[in-house]
Amino acid sequence: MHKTPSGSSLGPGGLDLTQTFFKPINHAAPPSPTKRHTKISVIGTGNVGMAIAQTILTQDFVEELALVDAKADKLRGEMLDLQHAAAFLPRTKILASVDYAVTAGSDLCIVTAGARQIAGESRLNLLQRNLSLFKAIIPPLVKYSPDCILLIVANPVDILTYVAWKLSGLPSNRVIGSGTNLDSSRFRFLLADHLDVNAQDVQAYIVGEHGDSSVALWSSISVGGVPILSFLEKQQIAYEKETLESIHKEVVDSAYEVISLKGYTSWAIGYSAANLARSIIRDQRKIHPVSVLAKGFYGIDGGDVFLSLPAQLGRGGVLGVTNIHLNQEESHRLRNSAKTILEVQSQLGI
Ligand SMILES: NC(=O)C1=CN([C@@H]2O[C@H](COP(=O)(O)OP(=O)(O)OC[C@H]3O[C@@H](n4cnc5c(N)ncnc54)[C@H](O)[C@@H]3O)[C@@H](O)[C@H]2O)C=CC1
Ligand SMILES: CC(=O)C(=O)O
Repeated sequence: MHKTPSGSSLGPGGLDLTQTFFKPINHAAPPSPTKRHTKISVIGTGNVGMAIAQTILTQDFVEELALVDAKADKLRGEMLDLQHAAAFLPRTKILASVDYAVTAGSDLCIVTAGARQIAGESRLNLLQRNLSLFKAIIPPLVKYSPDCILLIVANPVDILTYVAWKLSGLPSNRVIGSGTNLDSSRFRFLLADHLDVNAQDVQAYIVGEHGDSSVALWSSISVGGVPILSFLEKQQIAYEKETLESIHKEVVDSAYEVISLKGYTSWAIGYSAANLARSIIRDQRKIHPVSVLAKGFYGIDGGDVFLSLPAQLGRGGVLGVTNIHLNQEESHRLRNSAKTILEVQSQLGI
């Protein structure tokens, strides 16, 4: 079967099957103008981009998904493979092209294109390689979708979110890095495992750099509404600081371990970024630890730095940053994390 230029379907003998199998309602009212058509573009269809794309498709919150990559054949193969799952998924139009025109009118552009770490390599090491890619990626994205929100995933995510902000000229509330949304999920998983509870009942944040200088906010962890550390202290139950440190170290080492075992990380970041996309597109006003312009919050000064803080996300992008009480040590570590990022950032010259 092939399609006529008008889009109606033809059988092998040239019969117009549209009229046979489907009888349109005459004088049907047009769709409600209040129902918005939503579009997400994913740039980079490697391990991470495809994990994000496929998770978004299963969650039914977008009408159109556009994919862009520099490798035309791989890109078309990925598009077809996803399109072939149409019978099992909510209806979503899937497009792909090496030309950024395919992204036109996106509400959200998720940027995953870029080099990834090899075993043992730090995220910060990727900066120079991914900086030059961003110079080619961000301007056309904003040209075709001037009202979009940018969600940066490529590493080092905090500095590349700053780079994307600078290159895009967008207001800072519309440029977000996936940041420690993933680290916080790893943290919640490990705590839940330790306490034998459901990770969704654990409220716990990792903030700061998505990387080696991240900060665990122990003083504000709660499980099922119970603030854990103050509960232990009130009950005079002893806990070792080293145990806490070792759980945070396990979070920091998580990506290194997965990369050394399978070469890359993909599923968890797929769920993490799709979760952020859903909060934004559906205007959920949920709080996520994501990379935002942090200057002026929690005593962070000294320059324009993006790092993760618990931020409320909605259709307008970042709606605000919550004011969690940090103890002295947590505040100190957060400001040090900002310094680490700023030191690397200062070598960029943009
Ligand atoms: N923020 C986070 O939590 C996480 C970030 N990452 C980062 O995501 C990035 C991607 O990782 P993977 O998907 O595993 O890498 P990958 O190598 O599988 O995919 C990268 C893709 O980018 C494409 N690409 C390269 N240059 C391009 C350009 N100029 N325009 C369009 N596409 C281009 C490549 O063709 C490739 O398909 C890395 O920087 C990695 O470190 C990975 C996991 C978690
Ligand atoms: C690679 C990476 O940034 C992660 O999995 O956390």
